[in-house]
Amino acid sequence: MTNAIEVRGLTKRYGDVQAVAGLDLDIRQGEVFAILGPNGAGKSTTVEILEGYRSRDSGEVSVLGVDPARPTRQWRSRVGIVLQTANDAAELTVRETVRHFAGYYPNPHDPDEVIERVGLTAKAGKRVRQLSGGQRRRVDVALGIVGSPELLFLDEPTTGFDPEARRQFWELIEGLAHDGTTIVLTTHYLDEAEALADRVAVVARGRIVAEGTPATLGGREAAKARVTWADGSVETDTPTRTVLELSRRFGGEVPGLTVTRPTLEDIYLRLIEPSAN
Ligand SMILES: Nc1ncnc2c1ncn2[C@@H]1O[C@H](COP(=O)(O)OP(=O)(O)OP(=O)(O)O)[C@@H](O)[C@H]1O
Repeated sequence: MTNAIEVRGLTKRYGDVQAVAGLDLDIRQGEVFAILGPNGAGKSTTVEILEGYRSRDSGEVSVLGVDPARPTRQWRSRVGIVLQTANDAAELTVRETVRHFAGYYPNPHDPDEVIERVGLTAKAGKRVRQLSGGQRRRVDVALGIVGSPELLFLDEPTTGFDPEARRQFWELIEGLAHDGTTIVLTTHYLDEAEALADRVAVVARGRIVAEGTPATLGGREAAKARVTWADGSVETDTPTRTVLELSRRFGGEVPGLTVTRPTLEDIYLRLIEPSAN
């Protein structure tokens, strides 16, 4: 399978701060890839370099076969971007804004379909200025997808969304992924990464410290299970055996029984501990 993105040995320094410190990354065509990591880890810097909006100090970068340090107009039209901060043409209506942006692209989607897809049909005639924060964010997403990009970058896309809007947004992303769009998203929501991503990478101190599917990241699938009951708790590789023993001891139902494995968040927090790598 072809890679949509290939990065080797990427570095970027701002004065004393080594924001990106030798980062390698492969993102396959058609996959949803989530980049996780604490504040200041180097995620936005990396993504902005991939988008062609920030220069790098060293390393090899290929995005849809092009070096983003030398972007062409044609390449730009294949890449959709949803930035962290909204670029508001606040006096225009939602429909005018989306139509306006559609005009920049050679093969845009129908603006009204895009507005429908982001759930703003009822607000299409409203000025962007009059929308709530979460609704404006949906306008940003609409502008990111109106050019029918092959590759879509989403930087913390659901910050400020209410739970229902997040679920709707997830469905939108699943639909785009289903249509074959490669999607790269940064997020601080581990449940979002788990719901959407085929693979995730954890960035800490400018490097990737772990990479894998949400189910297997950091050895998650092999991690011990915790069996807890009314008056006890153990960590074990063989939770079924533990439950059978408990059942025998209690003569049937085990009071207060739960069996849990580490969540993606548990694994993530372990991975970003300074002592972990
Ligand atoms: N334009 C800049 N000038 C100087 N330092 C910068 C600049 N942009 C980022 N940095 C620094 O580089 C480091 C990485 O920042 P970056 O924004 O890439 O992190 P991030 O992982 O995206 O964080 P967040 O989760 O908070 O968005 C930080 O220490 C930040 O302060």
